[in-house]
Amino acid sequence: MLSTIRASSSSAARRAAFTSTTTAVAGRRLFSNSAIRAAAANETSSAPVKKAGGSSWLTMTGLTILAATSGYYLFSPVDAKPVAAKKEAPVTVAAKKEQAAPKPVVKTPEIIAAENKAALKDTTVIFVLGGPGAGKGTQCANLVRDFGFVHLSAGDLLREEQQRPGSQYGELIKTYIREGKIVPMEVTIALLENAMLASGQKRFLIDGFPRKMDQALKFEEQVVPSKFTLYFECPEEVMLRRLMKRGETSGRADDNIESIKKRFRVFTETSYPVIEHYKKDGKVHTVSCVDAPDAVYANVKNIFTNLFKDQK
Ligand SMILES: Nc1ncnc2c1ncn2[C@@H]1O[C@H](COP(=O)(O)OP(=O)(O)OP(=O)(O)O)[C@@H](O)[C@H]1O
Ligand SMILES: O=c1ccn([C@@H]2O[C@H](COP(=O)(O)O)[C@@H](O)[C@H]2O)c(=O)[nH]1
Repeated sequence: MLSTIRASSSSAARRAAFTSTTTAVAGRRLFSNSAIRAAAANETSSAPVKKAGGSSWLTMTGLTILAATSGYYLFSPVDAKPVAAKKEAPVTVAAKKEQAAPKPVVKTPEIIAAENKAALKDTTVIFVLGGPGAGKGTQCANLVRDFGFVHLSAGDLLREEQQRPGSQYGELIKTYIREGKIVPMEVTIALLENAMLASGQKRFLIDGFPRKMDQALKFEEQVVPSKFTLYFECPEEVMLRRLMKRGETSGRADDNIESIKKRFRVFTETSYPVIEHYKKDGKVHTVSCVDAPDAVYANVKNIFTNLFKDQK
C-alpha cells in the first residue's frame, strides 16, 4: 500500500513504477510531437494548446477510410470502361480461420482518454504545492508512511523521462529544468496519468504540480478533479539555504544559484496564482514549513487525520 516515487530514492517500488510509467508513455503515445512543439513555442502563453488527436483526427481518419474504400468512384475517370468481374479465388481453410478470428479493436485517442478517465474516476488527488525547496517531498514521505498515499513528484517523473533511453523529450526536459521553466503540460500530465494508472492505487499526492493555471484546469478536466491543495509556505531565504545545502549532494542540474533564482521567479509569477485560485475556492490548507521537519509534520498530520480519520 505504501508507495513513493522520488528521484532521490532508489527503492524497488520507484523503479517498478518508473518502468511501467515510461513503458506506458512510450507505448501509448499520449502526446504528439506537434503538440509538444506547439506548446514549447507557446511556453509563456496561457492559451491551452490544441490537443493532438481531437476531432480533426477523427475527421482525417474518416476521410482516409472513405477515400480508401470508395477510391474507385472518387478518382476513376468518368469515362472509364466497366471492368469485367474477376473470378473469385477458392476460399482456403486458413483464410476461413482468419475471417472467423476476432479483429483487433482499433482505439482512437478519444477512446483511450475516456478509458483512462473512467479508471481514475474515484481517485483522491491532493496537490502539494510550495516554493522550490520548501520541503514538499520531505513531508510527502511522512504522509505516504502514515496515510498510505502514493507520492508522485512531477519533477521526479520529468527527470526520469529525461534519462529514459530513447526518450524523444529528454533534451527538451533537460533544457527546461536547467532554466527553471515549466515543461509543456502535455508531457507532464501524460507522465502523471500513466503513473497513476500504473500504480493501481486510489490516493495520490501530486507534488510540484500544477505549476501553471492552464495545467490545473487541464489536469482536472482530463484526469480527475483535485480534493484540495496542501500549500507549504516558506520564505525565499529559507528555501535558498535548503536548496544550496541540498545541491552539495543532490546532483540536480537546477540546485545552483542561477537556476534557483529563475525557479523562484517562475514560482512567484506563474505558480503562486494557482494557489490563489484554489484559495478563492476554499480548497487550500496552508502549513508553514519554516520549523524543523517534525514540527512541520505535526501540523500536516493534524490536517490529514481530521480529513481522513474514517478511511485510513
Ligand atoms: N523543515 C525543514 N527544515 C530543514 N530542512 C528541511 C526541512 N524540510 C526539508 N528540508 C531539507 O531541505 C531540502 C529541500 O527539501 P525537499 O526536497 O523536501 O523540498 P521540495 O519542496 O520537495 O523541493 P523541490 O521543489 O526542489 O522538489 C532537503 O535537503 C531537505 O532535507
Ligand atoms: O509540473 C512540473 C514540475 C516540474 N517541472 C520542472 O522540473 C523542475 C524541478 O521541479 P521540482 O518540483 O523542484 O522537482 C522545475 O523547475 C521545472 O523546470 C515542470 O516543468 N513541471
